[in-house]
Amino acid sequence: MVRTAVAFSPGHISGYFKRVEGSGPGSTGSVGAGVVIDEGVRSTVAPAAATSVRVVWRGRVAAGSPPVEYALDRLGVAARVTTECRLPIGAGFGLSAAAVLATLTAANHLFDLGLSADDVAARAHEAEVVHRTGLGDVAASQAGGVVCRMGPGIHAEIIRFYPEEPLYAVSLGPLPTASVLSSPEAMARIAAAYPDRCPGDLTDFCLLSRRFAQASGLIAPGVQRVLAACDAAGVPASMTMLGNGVFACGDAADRVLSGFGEVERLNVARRGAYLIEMKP
Ligand SMILES: Nc1ncnc2c1ncn2[C@@H]1O[C@H](COP(=O)(O)OP(=O)(O)OP(=O)(O)O)[C@@H](O)[C@H]1O
Ligand SMILES: CC(C)(CO)[C@@H](O)C(=O)[O-]
Repeated sequence: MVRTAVAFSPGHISGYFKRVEGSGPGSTGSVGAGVVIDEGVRSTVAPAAATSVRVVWRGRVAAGSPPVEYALDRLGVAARVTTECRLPIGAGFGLSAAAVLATLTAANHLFDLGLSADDVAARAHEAEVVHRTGLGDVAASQAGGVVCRMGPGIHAEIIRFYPEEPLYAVSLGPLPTASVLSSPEAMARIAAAYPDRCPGDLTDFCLLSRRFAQASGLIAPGVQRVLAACDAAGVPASMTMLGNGVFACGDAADRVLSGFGEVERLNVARRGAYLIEMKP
């Protein structure tokens, strides 16, 4: 039997953020607030002569993942990787970061690399920044909670709290993160819209995120329609950054969002990436 390691990383919904440019990938990232969610990516890793990645989403298979391949290359290992997720990719659930974190967590055990959790996160963060697939998702998903990141990168001061209430989300389709992160105009509008404080609770997170989304000019017409329905029902809601989707909190959120697609009920994650098992 081939030796394999399986690990999981939670995803992350970013509510508001501002890019911070550093001298290299380690000090480049974002400040902002988001929610680490109990759904994410499970990665199964086995040694191989050359690296290959299969991305499985609800039974559909796609090949290749540049950030995951890059992170394994930089470690000097080659592996056959299968990532599996239930949430849609590119919809603002931070799944690229979760895929890299889960894969590196598994590879660390599989190849006995002796990396600390910090080393794993630092390498995952570098892969995300280099590929423009995320700025703050790895920093968030290295542990759980509603997070407020006060600096860029994985060593920044991060405030976390752990509400019991769920968050609801609906996805209207993908929005490639790199297309927004590569636009200087979008980055300038985002910086001007940034609310310079941390959320006090989950409702406050939704309200601050909404103010940011509106002022940033990032909201697509489809997302605006869902937000208008949430407003009419008094449901605090905003856009999943960076995806074509909406998250909302409160008891009526599920009912309002169900008019627009399949509603995901997401709990706040209690922890970051972890090894599930080694076989044999
Ligand atoms: N589940 C996954 N497994 C492996 N690679 C992934 C996965 N999700 C995303 N990626 C990689 O990240 C790249 C960019 O994804 P993108 O940033 O659009 O998705 P995302 O991380 O789900 O979305 P977001 O960052 O908006 O939350 C994809 O082309 C793919 O290479
Ligand atoms: C840039 C981003 C919104 C992409 O998901 C996220 O990484 C963040 O909050 O920095």
